Amino acid sequence: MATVVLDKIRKVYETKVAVEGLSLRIEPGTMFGLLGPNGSGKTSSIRMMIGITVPDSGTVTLFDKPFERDALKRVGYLPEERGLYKKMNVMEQITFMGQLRGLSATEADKRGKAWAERLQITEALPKKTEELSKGMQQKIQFITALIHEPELIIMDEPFSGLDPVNGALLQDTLMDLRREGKAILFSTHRMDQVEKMCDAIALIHRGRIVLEGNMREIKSRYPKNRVEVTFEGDNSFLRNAEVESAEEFGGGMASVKLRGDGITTMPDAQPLLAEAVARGTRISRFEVKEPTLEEIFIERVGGAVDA
Ligand SMILES: Nc1ncnc2c1ncn2[C@@H]1O[C@H](COP(=O)(O)OP(=O)(O)OP(=O)(O)O)[C@@H](O)[C@H]1O
Repeated sequence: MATVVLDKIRKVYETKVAVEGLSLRIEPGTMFGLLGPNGSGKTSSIRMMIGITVPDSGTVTLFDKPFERDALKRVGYLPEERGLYKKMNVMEQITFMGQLRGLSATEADKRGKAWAERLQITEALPKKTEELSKGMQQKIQFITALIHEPELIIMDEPFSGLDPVNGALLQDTLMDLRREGKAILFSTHRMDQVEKMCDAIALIHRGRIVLEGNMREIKSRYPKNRVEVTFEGDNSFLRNAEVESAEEFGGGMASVKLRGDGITTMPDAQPLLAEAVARGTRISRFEVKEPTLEEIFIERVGGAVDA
């Protein structure tokens, strides 16, 4: 079973092609990262996925059936624009949203309180939304998106506006939901988060997917062309012929990019290590690494990174 299948969806706003021929597949128990620079078509794709807008062509399949409104009962959605009823008390709001999604008032109240405890915002429950910080409002909205225990969770930029502690709390919660078998898709500009959390990604640029698939498999396609080294003494080995560029940090640390595209020539870290040793440089760490997702992203979209 696939939770989501998008097949060649396209969206044009007047003359602007926002999404062009976009296809992807999300399985249950998967954390899927939708990446792309500003204006690349992430929100437009998400909106088509849940029927807010209709694709000009292509198909959306949810839970193995062509898109139908009824499927939305099984979907939890956190939109990019955060919005709660300002004057309403938080607990009432959570209960109201739970009831809209088919729960009894008692059940919605019970689940809302349990979620508030899990997200450490119990003290916010009696307050009005307008009295809360942005981060707290976001957590409340997160609860309203999850209260009906959706099988598919779609979050548009869920980490934006959260401090590191709350970001980590949200991250842990999403990882728990994934372990429970939910399919989760989130859009973001934060490569580090995607790298830590996602099983699969789609990188969108100008409305088209430029890279898609399993995270480990994507990374294995790229050569291990980075060396992180910690050393004492002579740094002239960093100018070895195998080195394309080297960046030195404090504490005798350096990050080295090796020559070799992995197709015609393979990067080789060995001559670098040999030269350091020959020059009497003391090496306490020498680690050959695969490129980061951020480097892959920059390579694919030509530096059009906005965050
Ligand atoms: N309702 C609309 N009318 C006209 N153009 C639109 C509309 N919505 C989006 N666009 C355009 O479509 C393109 C894709 O926008 P979209 O919001 O999907 O990008 P995004 O990847 O979510 O961007 P961001 O990271 O900035 O949120 C952009 O050029 C945007 O200006």
